Amino acid sequence: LKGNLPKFGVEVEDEDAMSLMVSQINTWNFDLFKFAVISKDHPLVSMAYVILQSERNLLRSYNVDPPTFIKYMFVIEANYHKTNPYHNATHGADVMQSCHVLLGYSVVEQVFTDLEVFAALFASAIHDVDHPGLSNQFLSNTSNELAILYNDHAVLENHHLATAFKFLQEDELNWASGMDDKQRQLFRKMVIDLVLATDMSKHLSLLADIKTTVESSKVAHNGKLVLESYNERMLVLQGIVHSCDISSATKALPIYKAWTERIIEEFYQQGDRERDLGLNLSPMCDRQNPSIEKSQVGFIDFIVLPLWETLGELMFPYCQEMLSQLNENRMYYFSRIPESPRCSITDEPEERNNLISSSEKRKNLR
Ligand SMILES: COc1ccc(C2=NN(C3CCN(c4nc(N)nc5ccccc45)CC3)C(=O)[C@@H]3CC=CC[C@H]23)cc1OC
Ligand SMILES: [Mg+2]
Ligand SMILES: [Zn+2]
Repeated sequence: LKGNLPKFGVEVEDEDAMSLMVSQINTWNFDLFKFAVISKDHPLVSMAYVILQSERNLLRSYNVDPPTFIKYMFVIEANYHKTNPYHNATHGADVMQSCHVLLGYSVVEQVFTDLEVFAALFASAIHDVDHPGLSNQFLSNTSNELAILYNDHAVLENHHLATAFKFLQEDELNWASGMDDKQRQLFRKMVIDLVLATDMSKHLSLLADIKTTVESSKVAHNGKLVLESYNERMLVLQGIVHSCDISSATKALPIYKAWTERIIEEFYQQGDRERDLGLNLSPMCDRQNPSIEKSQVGFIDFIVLPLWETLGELMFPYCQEMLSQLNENRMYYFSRIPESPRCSITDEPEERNNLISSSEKRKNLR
């Protein structure tokens, strides 16, 4: 099945522009939005082929037939919802490319086996496939069939995994047939552990476990991380994939702002449905009471910064550029948090009185 594959896995208009972008594939501020355009809206297929085949030669290492792998990735990409503002194939490609950069740092290079690296990159690529643009909470609150199927536990993450592995069962898509059984079993186990760790409800326990590992982890004299058990290695890989999944705020400001606009629009679309259904609106989902700047500062302070600080300790001296960009981006949104209260007078009488009382207060202070 050795059809001559296009150089980047997909046919592109402008090979030179594509080659120039691919030469930046190991940089943290890679512009995925531009890449999506140049790859003719196949960012995930081309990203997966360039990283796994051209950059890391992992397909050959595991006897993966490239044309079969490409056909599989086209199906995965087609099962990311193009209509999702945020959880679409460009996000999948973004997490995969970010993971590729972190796994390229010498402090972790040669620490993980090829199979572990392959599992982390593949998990990144498929980790949100068939995402409906709605949260686990919403699916449970509305008794969605997925929430019934997965008993309200990691509903989306279980669905992404089942979707990706179900396609692997189809003969003409089964690129893993060249792996031996032991490798295939271990690969599957690792991908499951990695995607389940992208469930935000696991964030605090994952962060606590990584902190424990950072304290105990010895860095050998050659500056490489020393990780003893499978669990320790998986923990660090889970931390890397999860960090890449919430890495937007560590990217160059224009890229970060673009991702923020997308996630907020996706949250607002969920909020519109919650409003129509008479449900309480989830945090950050009310387009009639926007709180974009505050939400970003809160997300950075409570979630993104603690995780990236810990990763920065583990991978020191790497990840420092991410931390400084994160602080710069925090200041951008912090400095734009609007004065409260907002001009829109609320329709709640008591709140209205509060507003008036607070403005009375302000007057008395003058
Ligand atoms: C670019 O900007 C974002 C990108 C992704 C997400 C994502 N957000 N989340 C959750 C995160 C925690 N949230 C908070 N809830 C509550 N009650 N309070 C909070 C207070 C302060 C901060 C967050 C929360 C709920 C949503 C996901 O679950 C997505 C799916 C998987 C990974 C991250 C995604 C958010 C972004 O900006 C806010
Ligand atoms: Mg997800
Ligand atoms: Zn994701």
